[in-house]
Amino acid sequence: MDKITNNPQKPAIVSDITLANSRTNRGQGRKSDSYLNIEEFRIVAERKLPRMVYDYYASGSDNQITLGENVNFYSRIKLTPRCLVDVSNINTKTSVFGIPLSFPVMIAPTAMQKMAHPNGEIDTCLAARDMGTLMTLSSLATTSVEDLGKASGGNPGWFQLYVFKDRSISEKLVKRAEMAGFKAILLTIDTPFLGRRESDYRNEFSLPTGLQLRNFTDLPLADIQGGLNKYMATMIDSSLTWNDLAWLKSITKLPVIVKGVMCPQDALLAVKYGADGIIVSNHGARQLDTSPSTIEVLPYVVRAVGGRIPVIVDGGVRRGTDILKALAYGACAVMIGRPVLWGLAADGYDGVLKVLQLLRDELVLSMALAGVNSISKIDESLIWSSPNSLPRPKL
Ligand SMILES: Cc1cc2nc3c(=O)[nH]c(=O)nc-3n(C[C@H](O)[C@H](O)[C@H](O)COP(=O)(O)O)c2cc1C
Ligand SMILES: CCCCC(=O)C(=O)O
Repeated sequence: MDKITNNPQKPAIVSDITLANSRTNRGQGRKSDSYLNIEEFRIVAERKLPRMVYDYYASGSDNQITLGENVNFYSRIKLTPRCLVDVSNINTKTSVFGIPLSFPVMIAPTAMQKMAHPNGEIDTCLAARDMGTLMTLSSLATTSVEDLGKASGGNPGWFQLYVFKDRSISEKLVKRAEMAGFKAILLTIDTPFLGRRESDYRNEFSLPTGLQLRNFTDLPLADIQGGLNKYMATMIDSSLTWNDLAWLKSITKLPVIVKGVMCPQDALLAVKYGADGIIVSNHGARQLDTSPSTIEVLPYVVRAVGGRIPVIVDGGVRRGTDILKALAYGACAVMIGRPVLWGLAADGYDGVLKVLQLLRDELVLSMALAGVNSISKIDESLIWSSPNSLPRPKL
């Protein structure tokens, strides 16, 4: 249970302006405790990271219309404050696929985290675990499934799968992930080809010296030659169809969750072809530009799925109120991508921990102000514009 108290420790005041005025303070030495929100982490990450790395992490595809929408659409959804409910104790505990979570925020797979911090995926995984949640390791990580398995004491979280043209590579990866203790496979279905992020072309993105995609150290796949788009076009199987879900399910006992559903039609196909869960995701607005924001799509997917399998959403979650909105629309949890990279870049393990703490604390406060004291009490009536909140509600 989280008690809401006034924070007795006055946080250090470090505004964007102080940061901007300080040429020497690039975030180094700043204690994670002093960050007030995710945006402050982003600002510090932008200062600390080499341009090529920051741009790769931050970018969306093409005109980045969807990138803005993922965040902005949340701000257009209104929440209903409810009063005189006992909110002296707020319980954010929940579970997803039988896995207990201290609050409904998990970490989405993001590739190549050692570009943000030397400890990369290991710090992310340990911070997630210490906050009572979990992270998803990307197939294209700079830490191998085995190393993360060891570092986490055999409980590394979930594993994200890309299906390679050489199917045996993916098959082996799934087996290795099972052996290392991963608890679910997230099949990314929105990337037959990589979206075009112009800054990666401008910066001629390549993996910094000394880093490799550690799941493939014995294969040419370990290095990115000729840019990200060429790499993905050469390696990824763009002929994958819904029928291949049966193949994946036949080679693993782990739940298979499809990541990248963006319409009710695909949600129905996911159910039909046996997916164990759905992630409503537009890949952080890095694939089809001008596709809708994910929070816009979520209620349609939830309605189509009708409770048959869990629905998770990612993209643009930056505030506790965003989490509340996603849950009100029927998601069982949200995932975050970039906020974790900003935390990692700013302060490694401590930074990721603080990012998660900030979101948890914001969620607790917004639940209290919306008059809900447990996750199971969150429903669509919290959304101001929903048909359930008619101007003259029945009591
Ligand atoms: C730098 C970066 C790398 C990513 N790498 C992967 C990946 O390897 N596999 C994958 O399925 N999704 C990947 N994604 C998408 C994320 O899993 C997630 O859908 C997205 O980041 C959520 O949006 P947010 O960053 O606004 O929270 C990546 C996203 C970013 C920003
Ligand atoms: C070659 C890395 C691609 C990882 C990815 O999914 C992304 O950047 O969005």
